[in-house]
Amino acid sequence: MKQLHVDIAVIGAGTAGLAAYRAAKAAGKTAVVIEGGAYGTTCARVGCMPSKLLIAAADAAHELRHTAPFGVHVDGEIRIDGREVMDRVRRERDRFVGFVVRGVDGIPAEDKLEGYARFVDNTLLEVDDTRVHASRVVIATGSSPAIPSPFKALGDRLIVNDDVFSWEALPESVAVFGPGVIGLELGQALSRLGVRVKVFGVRGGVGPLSDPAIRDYARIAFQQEFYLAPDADVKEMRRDGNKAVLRFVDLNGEEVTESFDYVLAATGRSPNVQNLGLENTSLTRDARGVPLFDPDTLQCGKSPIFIAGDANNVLPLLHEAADEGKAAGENAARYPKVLPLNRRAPIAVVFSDPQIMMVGQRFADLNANEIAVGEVSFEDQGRSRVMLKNRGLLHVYADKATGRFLGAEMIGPRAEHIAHLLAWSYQSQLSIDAMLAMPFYHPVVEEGLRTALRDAAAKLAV
Ligand SMILES: Cc1cc2nc3c(=O)[nH]c(=O)nc-3n(C[C@H](O)[C@H](O)[C@H](O)COP(=O)(O)OP(=O)(O)OC[C@H]3O[C@@H](n4cnc5c(N)ncnc54)[C@H](O)[C@@H]3O)c2cc1C
Ligand SMILES: NC(=O)c1ccc[n+]([C@@H]2O[C@H](COP(=O)([O-])OP(=O)(O)OC[C@H]3O[C@@H](n4cnc5c(N)ncnc54)[C@H](O)[C@@H]3O)[C@@H](O)[C@H]2O)c1
Repeated sequence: MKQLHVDIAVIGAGTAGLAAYRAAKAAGKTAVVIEGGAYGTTCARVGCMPSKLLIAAADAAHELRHTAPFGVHVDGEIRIDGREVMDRVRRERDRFVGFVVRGVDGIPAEDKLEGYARFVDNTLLEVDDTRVHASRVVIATGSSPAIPSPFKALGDRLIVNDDVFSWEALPESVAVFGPGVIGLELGQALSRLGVRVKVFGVRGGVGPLSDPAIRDYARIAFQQEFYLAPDADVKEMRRDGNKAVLRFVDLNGEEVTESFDYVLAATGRSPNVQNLGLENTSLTRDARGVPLFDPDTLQCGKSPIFIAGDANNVLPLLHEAADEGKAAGENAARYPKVLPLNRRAPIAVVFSDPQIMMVGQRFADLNANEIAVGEVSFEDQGRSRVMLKNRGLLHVYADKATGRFLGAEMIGPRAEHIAHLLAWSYQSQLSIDAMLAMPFYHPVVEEGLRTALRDAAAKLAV
């Protein structure tokens, strides 16, 4: 066996792993980054970027179909060429992947190892015929779709997000399981591109929303556009020839049988920790097999092992993976002394239409007796109405004791931008009054945010 000796071994060359490797090198340590799959990161290859490309095509089609209320008519057929749609998605996706791969090409060959790593003990890894002796290790192995076992009977009719982005053309029909972030984004996009889509969930969830009023609004808004059963009763799922056949109770309470080209499992993701040989380490693991770790330092117990990005299953988002990877690399470099990372304000955006956003503390995690909830409906909001984007509801949560802004949940227009204003306010620990002292131009969607803040201020005053 070949033997390799380094200060720091990073497992996974995704967003978190590459950030960890770079931080380790910047701290003057020797390091190797080990990658078992394709270079290019989940975000660029099968995540953030191709999903937004598909959504952009879908939104273009949707806008074209909805010009008539402005007196602008598209006469004649609106034609969606599935091959061209998927060609652009894959071409642009490959461009983004190319940037990442070029970055990896710039890493010296002796710092890269291809193959799947397994722990032999805390500081010894095996990668095919190489033994890596590292005094510290960063686990940055990402996550994979979690597929409920009954789905597996569908064989190649069962797909996950990765498969969608390798399509050369659009299918006729897809049943999406899981109205979470991925299911809503991809389900709505496919529906807008003319694919027959039905979305099935469990326990009533819609996206990541925890505020019942916002969630109900979202459910109704999406149901006006495509079939969405957040608490579906699916009796049977089987494969018949080249179709997936579902027997389910529909939204009218009738049992129906319907065939689809594919079933897309968007039922959540699991951290990639199963085949890492973690049983050979001293680490204690939770029920999902994730090592217990300190979310501030990313250190697993007192060991020289750190865990960052989707692999630790805390905040599976791109910017968090980048931040955590850097912090894990820095802490691995300075081990045994470790420092807490500066976490940014929590922010999440779903690129559905209307968009969904959540900032700060979730409604479900707040004590209803201790908060004032400011509300605005976007139905009569000036700019939103001008643009015919006037669907949406925003709740802002304020601390009754201090007047501080604590969090927000929203479905509505320009939510990705309002999310940033609110996340920056949260991180700056602003009060509702301080936020109201900021400028608001006219006429803009942000005036809707001001209405919600004023509502919160009035409720704080009583
Ligand atoms: C469809 C979809 C859309 C998304 N959209 C967004 C979005 O809009 N905004 C957002 O913020 N986030 C989004 N995300 C989430 C975001 O993509 C992830 O949070 C982020 O990519 C995680 O980065 P990571 O470095 O932890 O994992 P990854 O980039 O997955 O890297 C992990 C790497 O480890 C490798 N690996 C695994 N096991 C081993 C092993 N044993 N040995 C060696 N290598 C190994 C893998 O091959 C992989 O390359 C989306 C995700 C999906 C699936
Ligand atoms: N815009 C973004 O930032 C973005 C986009 C996509 C993904 N992501 C990240 O990826 C993560 C994973 O996304 P996801 O959508 O896979 O997970 P998720 O946890 O958001 O949603 C999973 C959904 O599947 C449902 N579900 C579970 N089992 C089911 C079953 N048997 N039948 C039907 N429904 C079932 C759950 O109730 C939930 O609604 C997200 O949490 C997010 O962090 C982010």
